[in-house]
Amino acid sequence: MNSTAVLSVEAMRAAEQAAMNAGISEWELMQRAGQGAARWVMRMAAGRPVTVLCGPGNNGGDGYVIAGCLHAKGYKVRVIAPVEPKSETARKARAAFDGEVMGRAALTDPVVVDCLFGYGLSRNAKGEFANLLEELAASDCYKIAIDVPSSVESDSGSVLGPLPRYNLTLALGAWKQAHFLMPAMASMGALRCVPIGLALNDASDQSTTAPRLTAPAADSHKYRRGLLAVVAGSMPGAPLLSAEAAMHAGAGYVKLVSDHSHPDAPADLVIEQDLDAVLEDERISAVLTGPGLGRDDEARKRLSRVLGSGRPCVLDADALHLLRPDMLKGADVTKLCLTPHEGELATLCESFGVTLQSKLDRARRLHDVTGMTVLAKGPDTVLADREGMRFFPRGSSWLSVAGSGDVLAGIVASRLAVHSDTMRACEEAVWLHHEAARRAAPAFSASDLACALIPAMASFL
Ligand SMILES: NC(=O)C1=CN([C@@H]2O[C@H](COP(=O)(O)OP(=O)(O)OC[C@H]3O[C@@H](n4cnc5c(N)ncnc54)[C@H](O)[C@@H]3O)[C@@H](O)[C@H]2O)[C@@H](O)CC1
Ligand SMILES: [K+]
Repeated sequence: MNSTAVLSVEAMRAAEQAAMNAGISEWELMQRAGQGAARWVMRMAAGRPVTVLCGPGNNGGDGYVIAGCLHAKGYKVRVIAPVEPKSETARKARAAFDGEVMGRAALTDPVVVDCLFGYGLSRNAKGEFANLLEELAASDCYKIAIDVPSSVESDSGSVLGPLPRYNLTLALGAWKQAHFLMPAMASMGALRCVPIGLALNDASDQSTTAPRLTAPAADSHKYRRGLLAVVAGSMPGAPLLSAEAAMHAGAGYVKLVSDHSHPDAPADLVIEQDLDAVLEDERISAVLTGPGLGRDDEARKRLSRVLGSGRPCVLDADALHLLRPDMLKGADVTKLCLTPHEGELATLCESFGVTLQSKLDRARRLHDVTGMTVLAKGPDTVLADREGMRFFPRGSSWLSVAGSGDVLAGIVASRLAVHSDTMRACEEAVWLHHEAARRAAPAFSASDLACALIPAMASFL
């Protein structure tokens, strides 16, 4: 079975070294990778001629193994290699391939397999490598990237050269971080992982799989299912949207704490004004604040009261701009969940002294320095928590709509009200958000998205 482990380059090299220490040679690992990838290539090529682009490292070595497998099966296959292989194992793979190898040729075959660089890409692809990648980008052939697309930096997902749009990307041995990060992720097409027998059980960073939700217990009542308070502020629309989403994501009872009149609120949403009275209710199992909270003194006071309540909390939007380290004194940070988008993540990093650049590093460090669960949302949402990083498959690009984040915060809070586990709540929420988008697509509004949560919930029961 495929592992869900997601490895940095350093962790990948360590896993491969551990396999070699256990007696599996690099040559054997390359055979497993190349043969496994070749099975996918043949499935996609279905008899059509194939060109394999081979680079100087072991990714190129994989390419020679793939070409050899295709050759042995009677495929018309040729290798284009702008340089001779440099690593010993790749040289051995090159020597073992007895088909056609060219330094340069036009990309005329209907299927092209890109093995120029894997996780060893260390600088911008230039010269003949860049020319080949540009030509590949312009071609309408079926494109398969081996391990990672050759201009993609494996740890950050940043792009160091011309980036074709691939139909299929075959991760070798384990997922790399770039498989879940933008901008790289958008170019990879379908993603599959080819196992090569690495021991990955200790990996802390994982890709997530669809959650299993459960129906309320047979003897449940509304409080036992979870009572959520959504604490509004100066603007009425956003917290109402969060509350409506929360009503469809599992909590038994959602209260909106707001001074606004909310004429459009559904009849079954309870609206109260007295924040202190609501927070004193022993039955409150989670609180959400931030959407529409505002950023003035009154908003800061409301946030402090929410944090002082000691309840599991989701902080989003304005709350993330107001949050300061001193507000967390005495708080049980393991009950707190932050749901920043890129801009809010930058603000939080400033407030908490995190100076790293990439979204992944920032989210990880923000969790490490604060202890809070950090769900850094966006087209490449990542979750940082006590057990490590969690990654998600690509969601619908139609989620880029106003109010989408308010809906997500409402879902996280609803799930938190159900079971009080911040990390699990975030994982479930991202999947529910994606599934609601899939069901509401294409051009939905945020309130359509909140409604589509009802059938989305059914997908995970
Ligand atoms: N190490 C192992 O045990 C295994 C490795 N495998 C393959 O090996 C790959 C990693 O191999 P390598 O570490 O050799 O790395 P790569 O094959 O990704 O490439 C590294 C080589 O390219 C050069 N290079 C990097 N960036 C360049 C640029 N922009 N322009 C020109 N040259 C550049 C480097 O100097 C080095 O010679 C994986 O992605 C995977 O495909 C698989 O065969 C499975 C087993
Ligand atoms: K590649």
